[in-house]
Amino acid sequence: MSDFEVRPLRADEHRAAADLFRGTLHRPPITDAEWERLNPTRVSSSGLGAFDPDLIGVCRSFGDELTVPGGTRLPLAAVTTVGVRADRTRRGVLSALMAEQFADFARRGLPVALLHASEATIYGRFGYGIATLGRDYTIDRRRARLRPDAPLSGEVSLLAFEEAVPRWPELYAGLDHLRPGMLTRTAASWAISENFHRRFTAPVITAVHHGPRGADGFAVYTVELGETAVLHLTMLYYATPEAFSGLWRHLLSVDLVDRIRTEARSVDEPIDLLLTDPRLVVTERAADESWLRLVDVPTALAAREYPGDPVVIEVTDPVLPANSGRYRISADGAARTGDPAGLRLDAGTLAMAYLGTWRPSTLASAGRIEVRDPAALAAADRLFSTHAPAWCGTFF
Ligand SMILES: CC(=O)SCCNC(=O)CCNC(=O)[C@H](O)C(C)(C)COP(=O)(O)OP(=O)(O)OC[C@H]1O[C@@H](n2cnc3c(N)ncnc32)[C@H](O)[C@@H]1OP(=O)(O)O
Repeated sequence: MSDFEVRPLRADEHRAAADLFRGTLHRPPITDAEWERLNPTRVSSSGLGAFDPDLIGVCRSFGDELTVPGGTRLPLAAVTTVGVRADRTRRGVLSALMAEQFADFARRGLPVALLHASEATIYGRFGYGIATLGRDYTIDRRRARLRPDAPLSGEVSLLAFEEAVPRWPELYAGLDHLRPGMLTRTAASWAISENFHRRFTAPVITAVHHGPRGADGFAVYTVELGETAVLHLTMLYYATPEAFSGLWRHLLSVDLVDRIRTEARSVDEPIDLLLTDPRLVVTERAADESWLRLVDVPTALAAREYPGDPVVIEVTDPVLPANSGRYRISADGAARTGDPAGLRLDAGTLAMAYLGTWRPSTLASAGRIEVRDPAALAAADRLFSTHAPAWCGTFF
């Protein structure tokens, strides 16, 4: 269907685009105060609209950096605000927006794009793959006790919301512990966090842990009172085991709270191991946290580290055909090659392996990788392995 046009949003169209997006999520229009914080004149972001001639679809992105295995930070397009008006869905509007957005990323030299998907069935067809996993869990606070051997030192102090918001970026940047999948975080991502937290009516508290070298972790939470009083832990970052258990010691000590609830935490977060009764940590959901698109496969492949023996893979990418081809991957890096490939996979599957979240052998066992040489599969498992499970930890 071609009776619509896709083009960059003009400055005066961004707010209507934000409202259209909110409508697609069945949420009310953006408020003046929220818009003031997200306005592209304040935080750098770009957007595309589909017009027929009314605005019927939108996708936006802002710049950030993605930490890849080995510690390199790759320029990233953080994709957000994707929606098509309900009376114009399923006629190719999103497909046209995605195609134009990839072309825009290529022009701007952004090798990777990341998003959080509202539904897991939307983005695979565009070459995105599940790149990090997250776990939602609750804890019965009244019964939970820290084990006596939990690593504890340092102090926790509390900041009120207005005092804390301007300090979040510096607290995060000071941690210097980014694992694969984490973002550097720019003004746009902090503005989104601020807007999210301003929706709570109860006070939003930031607890900062201070270790021997200063602030080394922080937690953000709010308590919803009711028949069951729930402490919603909305952000938690830490650089040391002492900061992690120190912040949890604080969270478990907050009075008048029955349950603590948190979402999209890293799957290896050792909260269960900190408690005398690990069963008090109840996993409510463990699922995709973020989706990654390798827009420029050669650049993305060359950016990460690879522990292990060489392998040649063949990548297929019908959406961005320039990525298709064979790549030799080794401890020395990754580059195109004419050598025969031991494994064949599509770009979305490569994105699933890229941050180490999925072992190539797991992907192969699900039919996602064609194995031409079993030795190459074992070698790829080693090459794509990482020291810690990838985790994004930033919602946008
Ligand atoms: C990063 C974020 O912002 S995530 C938020 C995403 N937005 C939303 O969830 C808001 C509500 N949903 C929407 O606005 C729309 O349904 C969208 C944006 C998800 C899809 O827009 P559409 O214009 O309908 O997509 P389009 O017509 O290009 O569909 C392309 C293909 O994807 C399929 N598809 C699209 N959306 C979905 C979906 N939600 N579930 C399953 N399949 C889908 C279509 O069936 C079509 O398949 P086909 O090529 O085999 O025919």
